[in-house]
Amino acid sequence: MLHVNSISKTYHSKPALNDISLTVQHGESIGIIGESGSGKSTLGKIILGLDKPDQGEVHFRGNNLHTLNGKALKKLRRQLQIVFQDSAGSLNPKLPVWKSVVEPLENYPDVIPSFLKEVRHNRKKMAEVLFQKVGLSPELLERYPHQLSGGQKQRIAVARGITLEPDLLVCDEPTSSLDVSVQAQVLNLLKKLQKDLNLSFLFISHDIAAVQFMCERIVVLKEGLAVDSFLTEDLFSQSRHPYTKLLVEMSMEQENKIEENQHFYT
Ligand SMILES: Nc1ncnc2c1ncn2[C@@H]1O[C@H](COP(=O)(O)OP(=O)(O)OP(=O)(O)O)[C@@H](O)[C@H]1O
Repeated sequence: MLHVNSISKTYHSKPALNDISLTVQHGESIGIIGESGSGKSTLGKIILGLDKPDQGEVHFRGNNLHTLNGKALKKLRRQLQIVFQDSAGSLNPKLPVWKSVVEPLENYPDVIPSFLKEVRHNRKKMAEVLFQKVGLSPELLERYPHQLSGGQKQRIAVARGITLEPDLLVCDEPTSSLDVSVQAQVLNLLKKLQKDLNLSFLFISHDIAAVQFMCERIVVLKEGLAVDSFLTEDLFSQSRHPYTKLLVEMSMEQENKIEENQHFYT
């Protein structure tokens, strides 16, 4: 479904991505890990069509994302959505949250997601269905962003991410700003939605435990290079790249999260 072919990107003569290739199949979750500045978000932005590679191509559902324009690009962009760390912060503070949740539909008046067909004539009912999908009580529909907790706001961001029934959700550090127990709830939610909606994920994170939980395959970026790529079950294999081993060690030392958090994940 998504083919990234040898993309490179340089900012101010400094390479951010160097010859990166990867493939995401329908319904598959790929994790991107690496330290700060390794190029993870740049890769996400290029895949979303928000930035252009200097070299290489991104093909999504058979179309070159960076040569399309106009209606064709808009149609394709609908299938690519994002949930990022500060998504919640970008909610309009002056709108009750239900309006923000259905806002993406304003740009796509012809799109009726399959799970909203029965309520297609009523925007608020659509928001209610979306709230249900992300485990939010309908009592929260009329609230404003500042009246919600961090976890609730991130659920709103996830709801906005699925409103247009995309094929691929790019999650860029979707739980980094949340408490550990709330992080686990949001990860469980994302996993459930992936199954229910047959979503693909490009899951970008510092948090190896989260990536391990969410993804079937992992790509490791280091200074813009993909130094390792493997099935998640092989994360602890001796054949891992030394840098991957270092990231795993650092992650375990810092928070000992991989073991400690297992009980949160259902
Ligand atoms: N718009 C931009 N202009 C200039 N340099 C940029 C831009 N976007 C990214 N960079 C640079 O590209 C490199 C990769 O950044 P990127 O944000 O992709 O890394 P990251 O792995 O996502 O980091 P983090 O985990 O801190 O978000 C960094 O050196 C960054 O400073």
